[in-house]
Amino acid sequence: MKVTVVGAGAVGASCAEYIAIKDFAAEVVLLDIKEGYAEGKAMDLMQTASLNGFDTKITGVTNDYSKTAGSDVCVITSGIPRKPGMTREELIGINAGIVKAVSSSLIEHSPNTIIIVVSNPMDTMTYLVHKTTDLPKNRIIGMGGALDSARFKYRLAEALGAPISDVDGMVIGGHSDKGMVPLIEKAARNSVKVSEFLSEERMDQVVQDTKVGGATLTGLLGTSAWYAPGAAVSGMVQAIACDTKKIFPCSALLDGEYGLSDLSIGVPCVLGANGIEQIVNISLSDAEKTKLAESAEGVKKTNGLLEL
Ligand SMILES: NC(=O)c1ccc[n+]([C@@H]2O[C@H](COP(=O)([O-])OP(=O)(O)OC[C@H]3O[C@@H](n4cnc5c(N)ncnc54)[C@H](O)[C@@H]3O)[C@@H](O)[C@H]2O)c1
Ligand SMILES: O=C(O)C[C@H](O)C(=O)O
Repeated sequence: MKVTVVGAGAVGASCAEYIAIKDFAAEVVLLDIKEGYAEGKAMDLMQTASLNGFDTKITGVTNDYSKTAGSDVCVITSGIPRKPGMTREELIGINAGIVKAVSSSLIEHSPNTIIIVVSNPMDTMTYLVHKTTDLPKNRIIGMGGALDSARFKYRLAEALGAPISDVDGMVIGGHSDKGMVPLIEKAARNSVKVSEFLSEERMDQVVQDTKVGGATLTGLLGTSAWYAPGAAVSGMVQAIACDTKKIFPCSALLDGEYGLSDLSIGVPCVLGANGIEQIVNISLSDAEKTKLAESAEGVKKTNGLLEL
């Protein structure tokens, strides 16, 4: 398994590190436009190999796509992150051009690859890759829900005073401060609905804290987060590499599923060797359906800003 990660910045390097530590890929190529940057990150990471006990070979290249040839999975993290007070949507002007050019260069050298889009605004960047390349729709996947669900579980565990391993929950919808739909009615502690333990008010707080998870970290860090995003991507790459058929909420191109079409938005997906192998149609309550429809409207509005 060969994986390329474009963008050797905070998220790209974290992603490469987690993939290497999990030791399921033969090779990770880090590519960045900044001269020597990916080479430096790759060398630093390789010097952790004997300490962390992995055999994955990480190499770094400056904008040389020939070195990415034959990649099974390509992750796009290139682009600018937001600063405190900004929304992800405000990044579209710069990131759309970067994501379009990068995806085209990747496919030129790895025509059968699976692309995971991370750059923000992620659902719209994923839609852009669908619209501007010929890759089949199961091979273009946006990462957002895996991260948002991990943040949801963190907040649920905090509210419940429970270990995170005892908690289950999923976030669907757009990867935006307003558009996320944490499925609180379905969230559970060891198969018991969390409503058995938490007041309505506390559950509302968990939902709100989850939705602004990225903004909260951006406020604290001065730029957006990288550890949990990198770990979330590495989990998705592992599911593809090892053909695990695990369910992750992913930004997938919809064609009627959930009553939605012509957009990419977060829904539960089975991930395996062929990328998105199934979009899982879970039953939603009327309130959940309304929130997902509102979220889709927001994503479509941002998609409307693309020059296609
Ligand atoms: N989807 C998510 O859940 C999620 C999570 C975290 C971050 N993000 C997004 O990921 C992106 C990267 O965030 P970051 O914190 O790693 O930023 P960063 O600034 O640390 O890294 C971005 C890297 O991209 C490189 N780059 C820019 N243009 C390039 C090009 N044309 N080709 C190759 N490399 C290029 C830059 O040189 C830089 O090293 C941002 O858009 C951020 O909003 C998304
Ligand atoms: O919050 C951001 O801008 C980055 C990312 O989408 C995140 O959720 O951490």
